[in-house]
Amino acid sequence: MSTDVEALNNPETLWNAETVYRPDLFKGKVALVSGGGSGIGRAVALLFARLGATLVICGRTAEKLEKVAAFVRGKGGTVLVVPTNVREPEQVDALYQRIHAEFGRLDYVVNNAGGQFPQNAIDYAPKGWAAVINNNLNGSWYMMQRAAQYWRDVKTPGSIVNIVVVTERGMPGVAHTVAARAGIIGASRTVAVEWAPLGIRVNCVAPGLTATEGLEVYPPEAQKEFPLANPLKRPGTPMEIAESCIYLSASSGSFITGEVLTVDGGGKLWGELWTAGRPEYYR
Ligand SMILES: CCCCC/C=C/C(=O)SCCNC(=O)CCNC(=O)[C@H](O)C(C)(C)COP(=O)(O)OP(=O)(O)OC[C@H]1O[C@@H](n2cnc3c(N)ncnc32)[C@H](O)[C@@H]1OP(=O)(O)O
Ligand SMILES: NC(=O)C1=CN([C@@H]2O[C@H](COP(=O)(O)OP(=O)(O)OC[C@H]3O[C@@H](n4cnc5c(N)ncnc54)[C@H](OP(=O)(O)O)[C@@H]3O)[C@@H](O)[C@H]2O)C=CC1
Repeated sequence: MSTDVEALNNPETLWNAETVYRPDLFKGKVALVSGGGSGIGRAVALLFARLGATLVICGRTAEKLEKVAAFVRGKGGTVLVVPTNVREPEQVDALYQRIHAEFGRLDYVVNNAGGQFPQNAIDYAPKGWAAVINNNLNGSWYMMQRAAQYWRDVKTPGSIVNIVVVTERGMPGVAHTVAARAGIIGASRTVAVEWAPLGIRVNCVAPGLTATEGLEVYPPEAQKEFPLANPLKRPGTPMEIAESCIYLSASSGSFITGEVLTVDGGGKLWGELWTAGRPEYYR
């Protein structure tokens, strides 16, 4: 792929990138972004901070989070780093308690932490299937359920955006993650109704192929064909995904709940994504 992944993920570039949103959009608000230390999560976190939000970022690796936090603090922003494994409900609970202790409020959650490995489904080991389900279905669920409990208890409204994948046509090589994310989409549609009386909106963003360092886990033969993923013949940028998360979180999304916003350059309509390489049969 000829796309300059490093440049598109550079914090300074992201901070200065053009945005349609006004600088003080989130003044006085608190936003939590999981997986905020890299890729899409970092782009979302930086955009929230740029637009005036107090930022909370979590993920498993403290160093990555601290780097993002140092950058935002250097720009005058306020950031809380809480290293958290979203697969561990006790850690998720501690995260929300910490946010309440520090700021006494929370307004937005972007539930972005996740990942998988490419392999033909027929070869998945039970441990591999379980790891991906645990990360992307259970972990995402713990994060969204705990957010809802928080807002119910403090009696304030809130918005959740779950980052998923495009599930409509499946995705060869990552059946485990498609299964997990379809579960989150189904749960989101369901709780969008259950939690509406609490003033909680729940939506999903489904990015298509997006230029982040996370793509390095895909084999070179798969990467070579990435431009065939959609009619625009390019990967999306982390900034494009970040702006869609802001759209759903801010008042622009106030009448939207239970929805999946697909941001994939039309990949749902045309394109192929063989994440573990194209099998001979389909050549
Ligand atoms: C191409 C476009 C696709 C569009 C859709 C999505 C794109 C993206 O999401 S981009 C990138 C996002 N980031 C990542 O995916 C991060 C990288 N992935 C991971 O960190 C892992 O996949 C993880 C989620 C499985 C990590 O969980 P963890 O519990 O740490 O897993 P372990 O490394 O301990 O492995 C557990 C178990 O899983 C099996 N396994 C892991 N890696 C592979 C592999 N490369 N191939 C086959 N099987 C794998 C294996 O069974 C492991 O057990 P052991 O063999 O005992 O280690
Ligand atoms: N890039 C793409 O083409 C697409 C990406 N996505 C999804 O978007 C999200 C972000 O991916 P992307 O930015 O590309 O890749 P990254 O690998 O850069 O981002 C994944 C982030 O999630 C964090 N994370 C993973 N597992 C856990 C966990 N158990 N607990 C807490 N944090 C965790 C990682 O941090 P750490 O390892 O330190 O915990 C990392 O910061 C993922 O859910 C991904 O599957 C969806 C469609 C397409």
